[in-house]
Amino acid sequence: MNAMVTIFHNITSLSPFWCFWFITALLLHFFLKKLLPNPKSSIPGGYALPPSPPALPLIGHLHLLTPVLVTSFQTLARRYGSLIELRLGASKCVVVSTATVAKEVLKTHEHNFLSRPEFGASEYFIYRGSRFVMAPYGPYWRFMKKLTMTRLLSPPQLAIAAAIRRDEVGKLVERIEANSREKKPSDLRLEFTTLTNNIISRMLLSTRCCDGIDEAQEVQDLMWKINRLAGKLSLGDILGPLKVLDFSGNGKKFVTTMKRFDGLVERIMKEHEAAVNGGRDPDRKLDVLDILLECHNDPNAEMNISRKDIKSFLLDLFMAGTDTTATAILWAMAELLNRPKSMEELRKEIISVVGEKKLVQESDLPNLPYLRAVVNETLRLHPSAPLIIRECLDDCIINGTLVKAKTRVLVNAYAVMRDPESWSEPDRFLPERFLEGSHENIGSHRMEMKGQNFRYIPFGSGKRGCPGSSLALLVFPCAMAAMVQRFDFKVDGDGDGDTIDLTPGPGFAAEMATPLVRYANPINKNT
Ligand code: HEM
Repeated sequence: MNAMVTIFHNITSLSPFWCFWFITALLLHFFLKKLLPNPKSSIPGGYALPPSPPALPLIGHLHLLTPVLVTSFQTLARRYGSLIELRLGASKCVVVSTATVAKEVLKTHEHNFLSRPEFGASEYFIYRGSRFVMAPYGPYWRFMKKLTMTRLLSPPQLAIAAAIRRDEVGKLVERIEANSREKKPSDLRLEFTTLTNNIISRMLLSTRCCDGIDEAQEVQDLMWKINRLAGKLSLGDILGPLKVLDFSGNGKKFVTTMKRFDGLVERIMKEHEAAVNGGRDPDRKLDVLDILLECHNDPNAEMNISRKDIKSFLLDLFMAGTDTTATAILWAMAELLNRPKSMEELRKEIISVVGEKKLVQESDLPNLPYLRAVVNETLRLHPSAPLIIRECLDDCIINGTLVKAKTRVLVNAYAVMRDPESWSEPDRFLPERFLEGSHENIGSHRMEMKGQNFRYIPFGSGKRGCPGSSLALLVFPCAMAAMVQRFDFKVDGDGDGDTIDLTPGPGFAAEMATPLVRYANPINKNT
């Protein structure tokens, strides 16, 4: 019961009035569902549904969950199986928790799981119908994915933006040095989010956004709000279709914030268009918005993308790319601070390969195996998007059981990547397991990074896999290397450090529950 109270508390802080409506609405939904006929299955009878823990009327399995969804799902999977069906209030889903079943969903039957369901904040998206991340598998999604992979986030486009990333990592170091000079602690979550926001703002919207400090700051503030509100609305998903009633008021706040984002991006789009009409500076490299506007104006383009599509897509990239990468750097620092030996090993490698003065460059990464191993191990233990959300198109047999059309599927990457059947000492941070020659390196780590070995899926897998993984795998190691090379982080100015609480926080993202605020003592001041 305690767990249930905590969940309800975390979902929204409801007044008694809204509590009454919440319960009434849930009851209504429950009875309406009972009255509606079930659609016919295309699979011959005889297959059981996935196993499910005993449920309570109305709330289903909510009472079995704690606010940290990924660990709750993991615990239930250990008891009831690698594919289980859960009902969370009005919302039903199946949860996948092992590599074998993840492979069935993400590879063997991939074509049947290429769409995502309407989920969380979808109801409130002012760009509804244009969303790429949540788009059903179809011509719009295919066109945008191809454009993303071949142009927007392609290797040449990433190479063009290398100077931006180098500059922003340098600025991160400067900000932390400034805090240190002023004897102030650094809030590492804030610093890493500023880093990723600035990088993505500049890559997507170019100097315009960063020329006007106010615009850059505004984008960052809006993204902060949008990401937090989207998280809260995702938890409100247990209300099913009734969430449109917006008990908490978060939906309204979300729409207002999105409209401010829309206004800001519209302004930046007009600046881009004016620059093109006035004759573009031939030395200026195209940013992502320039490429999208080119497509918008191209009468021969394979598909016509609207202004709304462009703004929606930019918002998707901000939402999918900023917090995820910042969170990964934060977890890595927390793990390293708890394991001074790994920190020392990494520092030694960086200094021996790039020296003490120069920061690690992207071109150095192939020569830094331990750094890459720390990155891989962090993403294994703390995937930034731990619940991969898909929808089943047609009735399908998975793990010998019937998964019905329209079922929401959550692949719990957190549980998959901590499964003792696939990993030795799965809960320990052991970067060495990713080094060549380690007993766990079965010669397939390269495949793993491409999402083709289903015990390691931090970026999902297949056609619907993360298109930003190459970008994340440049920003994450370089920023972390800069921190390790330049600073000693302490809980206070003189202390020897402390143990950091690595408990994951509530919600779908399972971010670090406790803030990571530390005093940074510069190791080498010659920048
Ligand atoms: C450490 C950082 C990141 C992690 C762990 C991560 C993880 C993921 C995961 C697990 C998915 C779902 C994949 C699936 O369904 O198979 C995803 C999708 C996506 N990610 Fe990332 N991501 C990261 C960074 C980024 C960045 C930097 C960008 C772009 C700027 C980005 C853009 C996207 C987009 C657009 C999708 C939706 C793709 C689709 O639906 O086709 N991500 N990401």
